[in-house]
Amino acid sequence: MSENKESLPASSRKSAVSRQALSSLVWKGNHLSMLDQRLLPETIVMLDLFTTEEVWDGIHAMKVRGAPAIGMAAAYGVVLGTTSYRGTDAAGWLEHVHAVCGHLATSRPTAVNLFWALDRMKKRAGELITEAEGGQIEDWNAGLECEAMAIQAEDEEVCRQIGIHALPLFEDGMGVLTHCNAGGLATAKYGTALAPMYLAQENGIHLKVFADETRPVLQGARLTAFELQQAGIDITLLCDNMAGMVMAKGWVQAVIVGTDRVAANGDVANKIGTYSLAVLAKAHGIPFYVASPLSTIDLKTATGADIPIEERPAEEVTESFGKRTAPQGIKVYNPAFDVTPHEYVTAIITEKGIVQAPFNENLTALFAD
Ligand SMILES: CSC[C@@H](O)[C@@H](O)C(=O)COP(=O)(O)O
Repeated sequence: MSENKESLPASSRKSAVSRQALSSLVWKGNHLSMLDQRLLPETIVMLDLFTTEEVWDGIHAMKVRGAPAIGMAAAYGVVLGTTSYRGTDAAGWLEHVHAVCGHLATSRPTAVNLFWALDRMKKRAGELITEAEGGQIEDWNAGLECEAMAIQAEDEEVCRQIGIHALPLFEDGMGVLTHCNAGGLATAKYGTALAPMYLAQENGIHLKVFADETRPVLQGARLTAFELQQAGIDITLLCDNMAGMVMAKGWVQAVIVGTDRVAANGDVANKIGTYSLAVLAKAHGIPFYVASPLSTIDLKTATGADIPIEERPAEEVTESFGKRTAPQGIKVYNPAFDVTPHEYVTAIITEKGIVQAPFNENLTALFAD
């Protein structure tokens, strides 16, 4: 792995990246260039990853994060893994692809896009060897490379469609609150929850966006505040515990968040703190929207109770501000996600349109076409 570092002093950094959307993942033909999101907004580092193991670590350590971006990274991780296959027969190659996918699937548990992308790569691998019987390993590898690139290209269009469908929900001057980062950094472009904000800007609609800082990893402060500020969108940063007061003041007319997995009944797993926001939104009569591509909807998972919730190291809570902020030896509970029951969800905004209750029926219908 090598680093391509653009570490700039705070004063000059802005001009270097000004209004330029950063890409989290850039495929370079023989390696994956991955933006190290842990270092934002202070430092811009692109990591050059040449192996599946490096991609696994990139996902696990949250160098890349956000459900769609995790899926895209994993797909490229499969492509990098194919180059290490030394055999010549199709069955061995397919077995190798499945093993690589199996390994990448252990990198993080909650975002279903990871498993969705790996399933898609396995399916394509199977198709490639049947389509091109007697073909060469290089052709099948190239076929998987095309599939990974297609996943990334499609994600950009999917996010744009989410933004287009969401746009009628937002009016000029509205206050919109979001949590974590479901923006361009978490996807190929536009984001899911942030897509309406970019589309609103394109259409001359002015939204006042509030971003929760999102303890403990601070995706809201480090990433959402950064990318919306760079885009010239009106953005105000809040500590997570300020959301209730801001709602009570009447400054928020809609909450919109992304998601890591939507269960068949409409329960939504997203960054820890989302559930509290949904309850607050209901108490203040504010609509609570979830922006979700179809790749994040998991009909095989019946309810939110069945979604695996990742627990992360205690140090994220006790040392996340660069110094220790809690006593040594303290017990810590650090779930990375929570589940918002579907009763709190006003609507789920997908690339195919807006879905409302009854979610079981209406989400299933989305996949029927
Ligand atoms: C479009 S991204 C939606 C979600 O993935 C996002 O809100 C989120 O919870 C990300 O969690 P993270 O732990 O940063 O990967």
